[in-house]
Amino acid sequence: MELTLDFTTDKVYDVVIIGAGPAGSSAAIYTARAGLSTLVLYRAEADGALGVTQQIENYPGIRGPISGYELLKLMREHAKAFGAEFVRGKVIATDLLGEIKKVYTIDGREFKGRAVIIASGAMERTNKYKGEEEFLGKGVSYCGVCDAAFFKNRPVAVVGEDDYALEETEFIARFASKIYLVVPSSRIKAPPEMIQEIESHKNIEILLHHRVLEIVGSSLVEGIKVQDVKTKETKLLQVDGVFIFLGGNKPSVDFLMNQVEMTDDHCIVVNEEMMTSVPGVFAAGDVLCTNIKQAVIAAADGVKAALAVDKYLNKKAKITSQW
Ligand SMILES: Cc1cc2nc3c(=O)[nH]c(=O)nc-3n(C[C@H](O)[C@H](O)[C@H](O)COP(=O)(O)OP(=O)(O)OC[C@H]3O[C@@H](n4cnc5c(N)ncnc54)[C@H](O)[C@@H]3O)c2cc1C
Repeated sequence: MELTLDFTTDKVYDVVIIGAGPAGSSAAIYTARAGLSTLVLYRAEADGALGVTQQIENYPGIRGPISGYELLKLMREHAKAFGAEFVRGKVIATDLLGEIKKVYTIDGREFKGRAVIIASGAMERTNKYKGEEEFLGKGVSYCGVCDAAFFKNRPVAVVGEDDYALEETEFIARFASKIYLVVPSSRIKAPPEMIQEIESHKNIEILLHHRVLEIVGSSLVEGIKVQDVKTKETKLLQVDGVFIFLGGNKPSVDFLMNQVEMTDDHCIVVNEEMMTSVPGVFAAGDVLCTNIKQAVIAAADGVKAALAVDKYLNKKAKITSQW
């Protein structure tokens, strides 16, 4: 389990796809197979709605049961076989209005594309913890790669419960003297081998089924109050930093910085060809808040967006099927 952060490039891709769930991976199969240079950016390996799904048995052609992550790996391998490149990186900002679209990741890298497909799903958090905003940048962080080094030989808490949180925890463990991994649910939603790896670290203490009550401090973070959901016992963990890696059910669109039209609920608005209000920028999957959230529907959306990108870049009169 290693963060891949060394991939930088000046290349202008035909299409940059944000998200490697069923929508983004299926789009990549079609764009790459159409001969378009394709880069897929994604936040973590077993991430997104399908990535955290334990079992799926209704994806056409895959009788299952199979874990969502295993199904995702098949889709990604399929796209890679046609030449799509997959690169880890959490997208935090974009510049979409020009002819060349720019996409920025949290670790400071810039990627360029002539078209962009937004397929980042709908798993953003809606609620914040007490103290979270007050101490943001004063001990509260959402990025291990950016901030872990500030906590060298110091105790921190990580709040999270999936693959993404574990990968970040692994990275932070290179620096922190002690990590309390606070898991709000009763289990960690990640592949067993990843959980075992985290459990093998002597300086990581896992607190399963604990909810965060408050982040406390004076000018900087000094601790985090947590409660055991079963026993109701509360305790104050004395830490200098709190890293939060949790999901919710809001579309992941902060990086769009209001450049494309959205509904009041932050759902991206697209036309019948999956194009947003910005030419060359398309969207697919749960980020559209379709009323039926299913992997096969997200995948089909991704395919429609990919074919529309082909039409847009190759200035075709109409969308053509791929045979
Ligand atoms: C618990 C659960 C069970 C489910 N069970 C089923 C089922 O049995 N059958 C079924 O068909 N569907 C099921 N679904 C629904 C299905 O998983 C979703 O509809 C589908 O995964 C949506 O696909 P997507 O590609 O739009 O988004 P997601 O699968 O959510 O993928 C989003 C992608 O975007 C990336 N991303 C997000 N933000 C960023 C960012 N800032 N920078 C870079 N990358 C980013 C993520 O890393 C991920 O790769 C289930 C969903 C859940 C939550």
